[in-house]
Amino acid sequence: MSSKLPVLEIFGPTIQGEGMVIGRKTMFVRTAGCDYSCVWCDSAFTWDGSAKDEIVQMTAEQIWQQLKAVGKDNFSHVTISGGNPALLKNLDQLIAILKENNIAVALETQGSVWQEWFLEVDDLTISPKPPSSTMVTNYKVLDSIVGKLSDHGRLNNMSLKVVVFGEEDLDYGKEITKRYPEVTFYLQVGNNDVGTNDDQSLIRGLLGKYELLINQVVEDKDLNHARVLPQLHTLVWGNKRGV
Ligand SMILES: C[S@@+](CC[C@H](N)C(=O)[O-])C[C@H]1O[C@@H](n2cnc3c(N)ncnc32)[C@H](O)[C@@H]1O
Ligand SMILES: Nc1nc2[nH]cc(C(=O)O)c2c(=O)[nH]1
Ligand code: SF4
Ligand SMILES: [Mg+2]
Repeated sequence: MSSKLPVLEIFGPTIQGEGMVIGRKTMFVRTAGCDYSCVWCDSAFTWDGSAKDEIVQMTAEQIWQQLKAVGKDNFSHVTISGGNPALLKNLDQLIAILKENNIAVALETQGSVWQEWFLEVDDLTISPKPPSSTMVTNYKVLDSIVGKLSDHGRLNNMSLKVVVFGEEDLDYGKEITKRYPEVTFYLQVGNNDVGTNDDQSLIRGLLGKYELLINQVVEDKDLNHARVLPQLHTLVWGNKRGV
């Protein structure tokens, strides 16, 4: 039986702009719906109702056909993001089709829900949310997700990524990396102007924040193994959707 998935965007190829596979050529599949509502979410259209008319219910096979129609032969990697794609139990069907076709699979989620198919994802980014988001981390769930991935020898296929908007978020990041020291850890510059069209001033501001975050990290012994990154796609294309 092929069940359907709520899809908002299929785009690419572009480059992965964030985290553990930054720079890799990839296609994106963006699913609709999230169990969080982060105040600074740069993809709020996936859950706030503003794009509800754009949601298309698609089978895994239809998504694969659309990926090929849009990306032609020019990709070997697909990133699934949202919204929270971990809400979708039946995503295993899409992951299976991608694997059958020798496509590497990445997935972005916040670590609030476990799915067995996490074990099939080549590049799994878990991005627990810091205080500035106004969301509260359920450590019981997060511990169990990291524990299961560890038990199955999947630590090399995962990373933790914390977005930083200020000191409190950086402290939260330290808490996260201290709790899961065996997991590769990324800090990412927060974009606090997700609505602007003024790319030049946005990019200037974000580069300034990147430098500030680097300076904070280099002076902090609790972050000696942290990797500090901007959102590369935002530096290239600003807040444009579908890139
Ligand atoms: C839109 S989310 C979708 C996946 C999942 N819901 C999550 O949050 O991990 C994709 C990535 O964008 C990050 N993100 C969202 N809004 C952001 C912002 N304003 N600045 C920087 N990163 C942001 C999230 O933390 C996450 O790592
Ligand atoms: N180029 C590019 N890289 C990304 N990395 C994570 C993204 C996301 O929205 O999940 C994203 C995105 O939307 N575009
Ligand atoms: S968890 Fe991800 S998609 Fe959901 S509101 Fe937060 S940043 Fe946005
Ligand atoms: Mg994004």
